Amino acid sequence: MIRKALTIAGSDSGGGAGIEADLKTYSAFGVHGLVAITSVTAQNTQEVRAIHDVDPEVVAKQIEAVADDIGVDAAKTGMLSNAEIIKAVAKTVKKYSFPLVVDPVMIAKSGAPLLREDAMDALIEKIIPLAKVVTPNKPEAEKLSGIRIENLEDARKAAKIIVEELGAESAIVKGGHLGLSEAVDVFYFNGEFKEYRAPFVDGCTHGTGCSFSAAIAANLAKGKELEEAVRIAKEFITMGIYYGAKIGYGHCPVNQNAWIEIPAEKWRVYESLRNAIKELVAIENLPQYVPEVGMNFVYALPRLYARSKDDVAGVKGRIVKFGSAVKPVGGVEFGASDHLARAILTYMNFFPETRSVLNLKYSEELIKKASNLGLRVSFYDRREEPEEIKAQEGGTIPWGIRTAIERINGKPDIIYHLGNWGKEAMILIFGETPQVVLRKLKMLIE
Ligand SMILES: Nc1ncnc2c1ncn2[C@@H]1O[C@H](COP(=O)(O)OP(=O)(O)OP(=O)(O)O)[C@@H](O)[C@H]1O
Ligand SMILES: Cc1ncc(COP(=O)(O)O)c(N)n1
Repeated sequence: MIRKALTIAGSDSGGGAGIEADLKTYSAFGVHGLVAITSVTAQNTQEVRAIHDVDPEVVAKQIEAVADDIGVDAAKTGMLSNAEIIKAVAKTVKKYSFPLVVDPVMIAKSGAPLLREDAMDALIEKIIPLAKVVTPNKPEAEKLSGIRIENLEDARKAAKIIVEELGAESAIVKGGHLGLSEAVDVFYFNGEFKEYRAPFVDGCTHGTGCSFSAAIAANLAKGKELEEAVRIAKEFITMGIYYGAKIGYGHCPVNQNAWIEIPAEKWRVYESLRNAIKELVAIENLPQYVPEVGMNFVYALPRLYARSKDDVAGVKGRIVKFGSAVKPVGGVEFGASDHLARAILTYMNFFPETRSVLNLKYSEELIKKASNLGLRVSFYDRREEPEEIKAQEGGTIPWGIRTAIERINGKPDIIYHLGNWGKEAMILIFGETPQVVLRKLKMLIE
């Protein structure tokens, strides 16, 4: 069985906000998305160039068409544009009993008005009283409540007014515009206040309000209690902002896919690396190439999601010589590698598709063989490391990888360094996937 959630909102041709953001959010939560388009906007990350409102009757018909046949488990409203559309939406949703999340969209992040000035009264009178929850940002909450909001205390007052005076069942005054160090949303429900907090992140915020309210609707559609739906929506939006892709020249859009893509990619990385390690340890003459400090084999998440060592999987405790064989000390884990994680993260800044690397004990013979086989080889010399980088904790490897790539002005299959006092000489083999790294390794040592 699949749950169905409806969005009654405007279309954003840039795919960042509106209907498009809502549908992506519904998909991320495994809910079937239904739409009633209120307005078509010609929009990108910088501006709204045109707005064409849909006939209010056609808006109503869209809602009826899907509600009568498919059924609606929960719905949200976004851009409603004008008073006639607002009245048509209110009249139509009243005929059904699904919970309604109202995102009182008024102005786009780029500054364009998305609700006519003369439609404010209709929004307050007709739509707000139908809401299970209203999700205004600071300026929207100010308009609805009629009070200025400067701090959390004001946000609480506004939320209470929206519920007790305007008739919504609950309200969340969002903290995206409050200028605090945390993004704090104030929730008023059943006569009680609750706060949802997340670190303020430097990311992509076009479509945050749309995606947040859609996430609440999706979770209500799945049968979650309201407070739980809001908690999940908050986690979802924080992730979506943090992992937003920097597209366009204006406000880049939230990445709703992060919610499902990260866990899915983690599983792919984990599976692929585990299989490659099984193959690796079966290579007969491998022990002689294991460095004194041990070997590791790592695989990073796709570039958009690879931000720190915790986004790189490796072998816990490394791979070591064990009698006449080699043995992984622990299992494959994210965050298990430090050195190789830094190496691959730096390499990926140049070549995002190359996500895997393995280290071998240095031998001059292997380097010669690699060149003869047509592999591209580069190196760095720790003695050339600038003093200011030496002073920086963890700076050597990124500097070295950068230096080696710049040296050949291309994409090396292999980067080696000859070591220094207390640092063992090492060969690193890079590839798009662990399987590609294994193939290069086998060419070299078999
Ligand atoms: N930079 C940020 N870091 C973390 N959370 C944020 C950030 N900006 C907004 N949020 C959160 O995102 C959600 C949406 O809030 P926001 O106030 O941005 O909505 P909005 O202004 O209605 O969005 P939109 O402009 O897309 O309509 C809230 O939970 C808010 O706390
Ligand atoms: C169709 C439509 N609906 C809603 C928004 C608000 O989103 P944002 O404030 O992030 O621009 C928008 N820009 N366009």
